[in-house]
Amino acid sequence: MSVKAEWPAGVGRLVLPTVDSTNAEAQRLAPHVAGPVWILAGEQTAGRGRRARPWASPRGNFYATLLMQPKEGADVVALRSFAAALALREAFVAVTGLPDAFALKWPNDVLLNGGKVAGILLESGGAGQGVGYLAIGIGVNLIGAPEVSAVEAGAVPPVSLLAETGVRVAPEAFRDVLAPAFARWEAVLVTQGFAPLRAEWLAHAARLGEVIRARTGTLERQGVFETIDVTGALMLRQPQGTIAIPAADVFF
Ligand SMILES: O=C(O)CCCC[C@@H]1SC[C@@H]2NC(=O)N[C@@H]21
Repeated sequence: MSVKAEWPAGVGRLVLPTVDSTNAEAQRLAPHVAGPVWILAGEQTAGRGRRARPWASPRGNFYATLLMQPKEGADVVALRSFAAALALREAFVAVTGLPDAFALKWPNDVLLNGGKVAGILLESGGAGQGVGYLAIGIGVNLIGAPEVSAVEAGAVPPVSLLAETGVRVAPEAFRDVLAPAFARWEAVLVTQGFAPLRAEWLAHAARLGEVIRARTGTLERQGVFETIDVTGALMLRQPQGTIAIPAADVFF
């Protein structure tokens, strides 16, 4: 793997051999840093996924959080999950040279040959009005993936980059491709808004135009995945009409 890209100006780097969770570390660090910083860990002892699921974090895979201090309100801040997904896809394509192998699953997973290779967990907090800090946590199955039996029934199977493509990338090398890619999408979001990200995300969306199931709590709705709207919500066409779903787990 020899993909060179400039590290983004003004962005810090922190590497920890082991940590409970890079998102938890970002939360602890937030009051003490003024600018963005990538926190990378060799392993996590309490990695967390969306909806409070554990995220198995043995050495060799990628566990990182970008801690940042966004200026906008919560709605715009949340759109960074799309910037992160697009950056992840670009990083994967850069290290593998396989543009057609990767797809984006709403709201923020990256699929490789139809299996989940990466997940994103956004967390925010801070005192006062607005969003004090944003932690964009990213987990990538670089060399290994959990057993299918370890994930929710019906979820897409986890896969690793190594097993699917034969490409072996070290976590720091992957970070050095991902961080510049994220910085580019961050700049587009800040200067041009969500529209270019939305268009690019839709160009790589998994199961667009197909029947999917969206589960929110105990409510499961089936319909055609029409698009995402200008807020990033999933637009699901049902016999009664199209509904906007701001948050859900999607099953194929
Ligand atoms: O459920 C998901 O798909 C999101 C998984 C996010 C995992 C990453 S690993 C780095 C960061 N630290 C955590 O504890 N979680 C995120």
